[in-house]
Amino acid sequence: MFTVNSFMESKIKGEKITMLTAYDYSMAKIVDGSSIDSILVGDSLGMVVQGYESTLEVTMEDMIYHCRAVRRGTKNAFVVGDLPFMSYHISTEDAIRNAGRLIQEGKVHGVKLEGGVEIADKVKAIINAQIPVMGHIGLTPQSVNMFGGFKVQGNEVQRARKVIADAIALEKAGAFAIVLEAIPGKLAKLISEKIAIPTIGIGAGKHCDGQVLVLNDLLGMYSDFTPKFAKRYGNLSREITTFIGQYVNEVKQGSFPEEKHTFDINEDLLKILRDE
Ligand SMILES: Nc1nc(=O)c2c([nH]1)NC[C@@H]1CN(c3ccc(C(=O)N[C@@H](CCC(=O)O)C(=O)O)cc3)CN21
Ligand SMILES: CC(C)C(=O)C(=O)O
Ligand SMILES: [Mg+2]
Repeated sequence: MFTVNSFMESKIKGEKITMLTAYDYSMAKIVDGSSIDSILVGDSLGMVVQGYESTLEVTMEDMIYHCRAVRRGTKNAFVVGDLPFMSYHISTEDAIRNAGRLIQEGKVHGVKLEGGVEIADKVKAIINAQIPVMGHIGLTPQSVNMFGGFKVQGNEVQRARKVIADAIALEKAGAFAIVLEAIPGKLAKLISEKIAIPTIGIGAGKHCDGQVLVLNDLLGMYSDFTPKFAKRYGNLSREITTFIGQYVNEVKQGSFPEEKHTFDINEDLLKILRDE
């Protein structure tokens, strides 16, 4: 079992932390069975599962639904659930209540919030409620309208200083790890050396203490856009299309289903039915 303590232990040992998203039971079971350290039920499900253009529409109810499904398929991985847009922005009370809902109803082991300096108080309050918090800074997708798109962060000196200040604020607040998304690799290296808690990179280079990726991107099962950092290890969309094509052909030709896919009936019973 990978626990909240394993994050820091991995950093100390110099062992890279592996994390992938999953949004449902079947995929979570495969990911969990593949010796992944941690599973993220990301609000990226708004784009990948629900088909929205951003993560902003995702609700607490959506997150709870997917977190519960993922947890049923997980035995070993540490499961983190994203707090969705507007679930922690209004007040600290809201932040604690919604983090608590993800734990209690979504059954996850920890929660992730986007932001640094400006949400450090909320992070502290959630941790005081005994809920482990993962930070997320750099390209925070819930800020897409402020950034003017999904843009790499930290290329100007003020932005880079802000990302460093955010990392330090989250470490001070007690976060157990921080996702660094879409920042220059050398900035991520600097931050990873500066703070004691592990950094989990996505589009932040190889010097982070761990890596996270959207599962559908890795599998080649999402094609609306492909961020530069999303390595495709295969093309599952193409394979699925091939399988479905075979199914369609076989049904049309009558070669599926075969005898072995069909249930038998007792011959005496059949005779009775025929004679009626
Ligand atoms: N499938 C999927 N993968 C992700 O990594 C992901 C999501 N969805 N949804 C939530 C956010 C959105 N993310 C994104 C989306 C687009 C880019 C992108 O197109 N980036 C450009 C650079 C743009 C610029 O800096 O101007 C790139 O080429 O990578 C990056 C991250 C990352 N997250
Ligand atoms: C991209 C990762 C870090 C995320 O927040 C998500 O999948 O929602
Ligand atoms: Mg997210």
